[in-house]
Amino acid sequence: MATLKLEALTKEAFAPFGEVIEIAGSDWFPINKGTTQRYHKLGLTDVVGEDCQVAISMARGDAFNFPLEVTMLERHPLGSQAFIPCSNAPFVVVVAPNGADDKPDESGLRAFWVEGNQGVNYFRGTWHHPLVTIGQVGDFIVVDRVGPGHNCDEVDLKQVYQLLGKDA
Ligand SMILES: NC(=O)N[C@@H](O)C(=O)O
Ligand code: NI
Repeated sequence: MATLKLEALTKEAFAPFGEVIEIAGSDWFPINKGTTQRYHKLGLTDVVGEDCQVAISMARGDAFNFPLEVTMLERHPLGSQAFIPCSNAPFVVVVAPNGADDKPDESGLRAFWVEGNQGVNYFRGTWHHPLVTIGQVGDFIVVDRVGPGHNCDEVDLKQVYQLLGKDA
């Protein structure tokens, strides 16, 4: 069984897979007569296909604990997908580039520890693991595509990958 090391989530490290939605380190400008800081366009939605829309939903993720096993990834070919914590729960993100066989390139698997004040916006078609909230039930705002068409490819990985802990 292979082990994946958890990386800290940064805009730069996550850039091939999506955008990081966070206030820390992000540019802002004042609005509302200076009473509000607007952190503008931290991510962009990307949806394709007939009759589709971008929807704002919420998700309540079960509490998971280490060690974790990663056995599959999914992707949404028709739309981006954002998870933004609204109960300060940390979570784990696992992503992979697409391979020549149009499946996850497991040699490029990356795992990230995501703080409860960070969100992610997966680019359309990015291979990622479903939501894994750590240590507590977590509520998230989800921004993704709704509409007709097949928008979730799931693939079992060639082997099981273990996540041992935040600093393991
Ligand atoms: N299906 C859904 O809303 N969530 C998954 O796509 C996921 O990435 O957790
Ligand atoms: Ni998803």
